[in-house]
Amino acid sequence: MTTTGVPEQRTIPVGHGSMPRKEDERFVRGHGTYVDDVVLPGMLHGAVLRSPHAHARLVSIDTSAAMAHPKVRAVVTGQTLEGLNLAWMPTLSHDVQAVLATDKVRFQGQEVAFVVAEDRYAARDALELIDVEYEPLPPVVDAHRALDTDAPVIRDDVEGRTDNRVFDWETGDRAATDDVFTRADVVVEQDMLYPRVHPAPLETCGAVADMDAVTGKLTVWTTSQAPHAHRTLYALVAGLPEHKIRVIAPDIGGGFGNKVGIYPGYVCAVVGSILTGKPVKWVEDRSENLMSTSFARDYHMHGEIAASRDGTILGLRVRVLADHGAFNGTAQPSKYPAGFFGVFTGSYDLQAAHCEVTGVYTNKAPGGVAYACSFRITEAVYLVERMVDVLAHDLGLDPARLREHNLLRPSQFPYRSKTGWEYDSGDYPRTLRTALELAHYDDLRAEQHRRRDRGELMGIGVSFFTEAVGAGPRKHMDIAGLGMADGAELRVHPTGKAVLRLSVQTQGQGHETTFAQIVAEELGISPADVDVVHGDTDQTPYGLGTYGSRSTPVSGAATAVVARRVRDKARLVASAMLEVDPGDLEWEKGRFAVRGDPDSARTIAEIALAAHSDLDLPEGVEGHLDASCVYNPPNLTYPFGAYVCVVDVDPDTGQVRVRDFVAVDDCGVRINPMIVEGQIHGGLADGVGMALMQVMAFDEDGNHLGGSFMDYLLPTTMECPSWRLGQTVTPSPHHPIGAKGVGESATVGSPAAVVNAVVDALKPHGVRHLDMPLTPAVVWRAMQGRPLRTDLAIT
Ligand code: PCD
Ligand SMILES: [Cu+]
Repeated sequence: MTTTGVPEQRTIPVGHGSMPRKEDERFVRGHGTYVDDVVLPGMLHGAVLRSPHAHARLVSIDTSAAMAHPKVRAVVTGQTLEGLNLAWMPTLSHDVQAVLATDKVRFQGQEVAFVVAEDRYAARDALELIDVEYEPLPPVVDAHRALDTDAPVIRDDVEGRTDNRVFDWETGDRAATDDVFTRADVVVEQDMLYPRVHPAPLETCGAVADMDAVTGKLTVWTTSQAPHAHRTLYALVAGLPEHKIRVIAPDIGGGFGNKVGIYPGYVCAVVGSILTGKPVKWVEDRSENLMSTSFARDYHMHGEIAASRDGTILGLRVRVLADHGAFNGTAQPSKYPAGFFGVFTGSYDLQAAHCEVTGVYTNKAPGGVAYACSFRITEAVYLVERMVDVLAHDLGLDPARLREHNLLRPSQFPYRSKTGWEYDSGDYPRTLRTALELAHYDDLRAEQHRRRDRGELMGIGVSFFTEAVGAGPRKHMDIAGLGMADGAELRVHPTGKAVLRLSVQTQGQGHETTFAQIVAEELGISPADVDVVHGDTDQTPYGLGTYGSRSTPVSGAATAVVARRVRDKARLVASAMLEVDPGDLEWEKGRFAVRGDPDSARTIAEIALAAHSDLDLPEGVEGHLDASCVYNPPNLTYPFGAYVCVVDVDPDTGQVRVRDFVAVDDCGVRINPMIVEGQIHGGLADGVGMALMQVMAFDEDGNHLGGSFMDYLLPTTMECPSWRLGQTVTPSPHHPIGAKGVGESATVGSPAAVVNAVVDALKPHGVRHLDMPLTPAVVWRAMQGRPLRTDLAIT
């Protein structure tokens, strides 16, 4: 294990390391409580009427027949909302989004009306009784078309707007990069698309809103990855005081970025409850989730690499057209309209880099959420890892050796990238070596050689990634104006049992276990004795929630800090108990003892009881054993990893089979290695899904072609090999326990490995690049020399 010499850092003891998840006792017995399990007395049910058109003017809406339905209690339209000043809501990216359409509909599936009825079926039936007259307008489906001067203007709600441009953003040094490119022996370029994909969590989005007319308090049970941020936004939108709003995120059936934003349906449920005086439940179905809640990616990229003839990478130049859909609803720190795409220089030591990103509106659902990507790092990693393979292809070099040659060296850390990011720690060559050894890379190349002679298509793909997770230093990072720091509160009860209150929100990652483990490690008590409370704004300290793999880097650090504060306080109490100077006490294995007298040891439980007793407490200790903290991370953490993917392609059908996949991740100190491995397994499956099966495609009219799991495919064990994992451990030097985030790593790193493997397999057919997803049709057409565009049903 590498240690970067931070004295406070220790690893979590193995005994607690891979402990089974505490929350699983409830999940495997079917005792989880999800939003749809919430049932309140007198509760009504809401349903959303959605636009069949991608782009149309709203001429009229007649709700009278729906209102006449015997079970209908209310029908809400954009007009109703205009009266309440709620027709538009702010997005997380300083844009506005229609809650219910008033002037136009701008994507297929957009929310047009909301029915509240006595049961879910009646609400859905009544949707069909609403009569909407639309005047269809030409839709903009292709991101490139959006910039044409004669393209229809989608956002004519914004005064003075005459085009579909959302933003222009650049990073890096243009002049220095151009200079490197003019001097380079070799320049290779490639267009590539990271298609629009969907987080597709098992549980769809929903809310139960309960406005108590007597107390004026609004309670919202909701699928939220960020309960506190949601509450602040509700307060701002509805003009309600924050303490009169309680957001509860109960068990969440997967988030993957899909539950970061606030959707119109949530706001409609709140309005429904205000209008009817009853609790209102709204839960979307699968098609609604796939069509209208946040998509991810949709980056049209052009990459160029400048290199010397021996394969030394000198510079990287990138242009991106980012399709943001009809409203700019991406979730990422305000300063970064293209998320952390600026990390596109990846894991390599180069001289200069520059990138330009232009965001455009199209007639598609809004989103651009960080679906397991820490704000567009997935796109950045995919780009650079494909480009390195294209370079290897053109120079006739081995892609693994080319990476080895260009990787950052351990002595370069902390490393300041050419676009201004400070990578905290890393030993990249060792991680790549470990992966290549595990995969038996040289043997694989020999096997590939033999198979190629027999006409078989076997491919080996390598990828190396660096992620930047744990947003963020609040000075540089905020979402919707809220600084990205998170609170933690820890209280040890008189009997030595503890309760930890967190602002982050687990969606299946196992926080109830891992955060208890951090406290256990710091205080020497059992994780079973630490209860983790989260997901309820009335019960937890403020913070920005869980996404961008920030819980461990930010709240994990907050937890260690708060536990150390409790320990410091315990030292003072113990000094009073033992009548010695605090400096004469030693902390070992969860106890304080007088130096040289182990028999005098007092455990945290004994100290906690004393802190609540009639003991004379020393100066500065008011009694009780608790502490709180707000953690503002000094930097992001930079996990990294090396992946090797082996595929076989059926030459007759184009079907790709992933035969083997080796993943060596370095996320610093692992709190619970078993959970970390589970996170990696999930992310690798995500990567295989995106690389081989998934795209949210549209036809020329803007019809969404992936509205069910029959069309939008999820990977199962059938498509996945038995993952083979390895690890290296390079602690983060600034994190109190040396941990880095890991939740998104495998989703970030794996698509490039799979695509690189398939393109490698198709080398005998002269294929140099192919856009995801590499479905049998795409692969087969490529073998015929007729590439197929995957994001539009236009060939
Ligand atoms: N070093 C280390 C790290 C980590 N860990 C662990 O692992 C986990 C994770 O973590 P992180 O990395 O910190 O992360 P978080 O924050 O917690 O989470 C988040 C993530 O997570 C992941 N994973 C998962 N899983 C599950 N089951 N589910 C879900 O939903 C999910 N999602 C996904 C996503 S997408 Mo975004 O939202 O898109 O941005 S972001 C994300 C947790 O439990 C922890 O504690 C450990 O142990 N160690
Ligand atoms: Cu992400």
